[in-house]
Amino acid sequence: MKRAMAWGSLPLAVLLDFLTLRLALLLHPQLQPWDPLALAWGLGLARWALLSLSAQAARGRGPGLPGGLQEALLPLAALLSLLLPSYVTLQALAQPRAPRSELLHGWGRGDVFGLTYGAAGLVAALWHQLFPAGKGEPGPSASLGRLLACMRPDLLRFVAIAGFLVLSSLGEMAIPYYTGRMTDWIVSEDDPSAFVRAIWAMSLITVGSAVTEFVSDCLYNGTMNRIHMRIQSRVFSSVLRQEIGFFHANRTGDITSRVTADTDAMSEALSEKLNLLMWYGMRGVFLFGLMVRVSLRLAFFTAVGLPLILLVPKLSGKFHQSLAQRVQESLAKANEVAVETFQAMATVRSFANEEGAAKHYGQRLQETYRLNKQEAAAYAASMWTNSLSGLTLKVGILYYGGRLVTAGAVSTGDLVTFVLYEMQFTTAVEVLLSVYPSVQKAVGSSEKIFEYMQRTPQISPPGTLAPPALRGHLQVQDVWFSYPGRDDAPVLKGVSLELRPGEVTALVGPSGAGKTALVALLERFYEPQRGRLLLDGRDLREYEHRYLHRKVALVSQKPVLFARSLHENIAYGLGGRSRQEVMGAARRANAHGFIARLSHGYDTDVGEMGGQISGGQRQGVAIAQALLRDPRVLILDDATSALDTESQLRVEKEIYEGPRAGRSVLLIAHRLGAVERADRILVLEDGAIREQGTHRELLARRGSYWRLVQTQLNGEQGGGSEGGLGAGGP
Ligand SMILES: Nc1ncnc2c1ncn2[C@@H]1O[C@H](COP(=O)(O)OP(=O)(O)OP(=O)(O)O)[C@@H](O)[C@H]1O
Repeated sequence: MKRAMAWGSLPLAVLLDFLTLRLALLLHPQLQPWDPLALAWGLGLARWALLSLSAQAARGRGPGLPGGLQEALLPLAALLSLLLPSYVTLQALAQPRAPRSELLHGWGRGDVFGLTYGAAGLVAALWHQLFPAGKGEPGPSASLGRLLACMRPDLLRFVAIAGFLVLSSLGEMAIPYYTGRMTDWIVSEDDPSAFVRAIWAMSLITVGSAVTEFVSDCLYNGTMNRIHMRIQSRVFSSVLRQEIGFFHANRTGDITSRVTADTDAMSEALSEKLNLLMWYGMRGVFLFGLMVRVSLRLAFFTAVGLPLILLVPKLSGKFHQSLAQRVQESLAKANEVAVETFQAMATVRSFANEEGAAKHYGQRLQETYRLNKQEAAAYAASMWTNSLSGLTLKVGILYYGGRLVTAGAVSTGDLVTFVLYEMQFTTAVEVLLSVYPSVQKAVGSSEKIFEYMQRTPQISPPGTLAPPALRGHLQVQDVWFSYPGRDDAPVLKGVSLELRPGEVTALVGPSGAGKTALVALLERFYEPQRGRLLLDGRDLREYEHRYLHRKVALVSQKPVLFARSLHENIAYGLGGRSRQEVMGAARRANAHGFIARLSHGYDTDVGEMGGQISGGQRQGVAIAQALLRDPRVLILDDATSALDTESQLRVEKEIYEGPRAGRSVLLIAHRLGAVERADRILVLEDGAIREQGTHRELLARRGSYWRLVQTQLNGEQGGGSEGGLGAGGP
């Protein structure tokens, strides 16, 4: 039904269009005072509106029309409507004295009307062949828009490039033009100095054209490099804005390749092919303009013939390509037979079927040979039609041009100039047609890049709150959380707790209880599905991003350092910090000792991911990092597990004595000895707080905490590992 409606709207549009033209023709005598040119444009624009609306209606009715044709409807509407005013304008320019109004009469006739639709039909068929509809993937127009938006800051440079391109393209036209002039001179021999003048002019213009082309190329390449850099850094920044879950859901390699390889490939394809597209596009426009100037009739003849001569080789090329593919498939099948035979050689031998196998393979080869012959013939035919169609157009132009020369409508020199222009024009159109799909592909591949660039993080945007004074009072209220994509497995089930300024709150519990998940929420890596996280009574989401992470510092289980100096690592994200400040933080984290012993001290490069220092040293550096921020809330997620006993004690001293300055501390530890002195100990089990109290209270209760302590004591006695329990034991 939809298909019928889509097809039905087209003849209706054609009929309406015809009636509009007839009406305009009828009304023409009444519209005499109007300038025929203005009338032609008025009529053209009205037709355009009418046909575009019908085209939109046909497009909107679903899969009625073949994809390529559907895409071509709007440009076709423009072509049909604006051809008449453009033609009249061009003719008015070429023959200023000719009566313009007559031109309009001709276009109202049924046969001319039929001719325009015939030509448009041909263009539609060509379009359908050259630009078949994409198979379900989104069209590149959206990406093109986004790409152009990225190019906008360089608009002025593009204007300059276009200016140089115009100059250089115009210069290129000099050779055919002066060749024509010289031909005229050779034919008439009336002005000897004209020949020399033509050579001089031609040489100077050609050199000028080469210079402008060079400048334009330099400017273009520089601009494209800037755009590449801009896109790459925007993708990188956009990736950095994403929520942590994004980095878990996507492989690091995939993310990196979008930022680097994909943008590189797109920029390369774009800068190379877009250049050709602009260059040959500009040339094509000028060449056609000059062709029109030399002879309007010959230019019209070329415009009608060109789609034909391009369509034939395209069709024959397609046939050749399909045969080439069949040859490949047939070869693959023959290979399969060979591989199968060699793999089952023992079976072939035991059945004494060597001859049968050879025959089978031979049959396959015969098939390949037959297809090969067909492919060779198709290739020759494709080459033949290629050159023949080009030749046909040239012969046609020469024949028609010859008649125009005989009739005195054009000079011999003009015909030579025209043929030279036409040859360049055909090349330009061929290059444009071959390059356009690559540009489309590059634009299409930018889709993936823009997908990252415009991805909205799945976490609420940070707020703007940044109070000058912060107490560091953190409240977790009835928080429920499950990791993205694991909705059925909540990791935190109604957790409530409070971190008070000046107090150390310890969180203990078995592996997988949800301790790190809670930390991730406090750091805003994720957001809870239910419940609230408040800092000084305000939701964490309200705080400004940098402010929050300076005030709430985390030392994670496995700190990762960057491949730079120890000084830069400790001051990471804080901008320039003096050596004294960095050293002070390192001393408090008990990391100064090992750093001072290194030959380059604080300037030592720690290697990729901090791999050139030990795990314990990394933890020391990470604690120094956090202390340098002088946070109001300090979270240590099993952050001292790899430290030696002396360092652990020093860090514990800092933790328990530091809060006197009013800091809230959340201490997560597996080594329960580290939490004995905490003001409050919370036991988290299976995503819920089971117990809370001081070390003594919890031991006296003989519940989960007591069991954890017992398990650790037994483990130590059995395994003899380090531990700090006992001092406060029952
Ligand atoms: N990125 C993730 N995606 C999905 N599930 C996760 C993810 N990280 C952890 N989990 C799961 O969430 C649960 C809680 O893990 P969490 O790391 O919070 O435990 P934990 O108490 O910190 O353990 P540990 O003491 O060993 O560090 C575990 O069952 C774990 O398998």
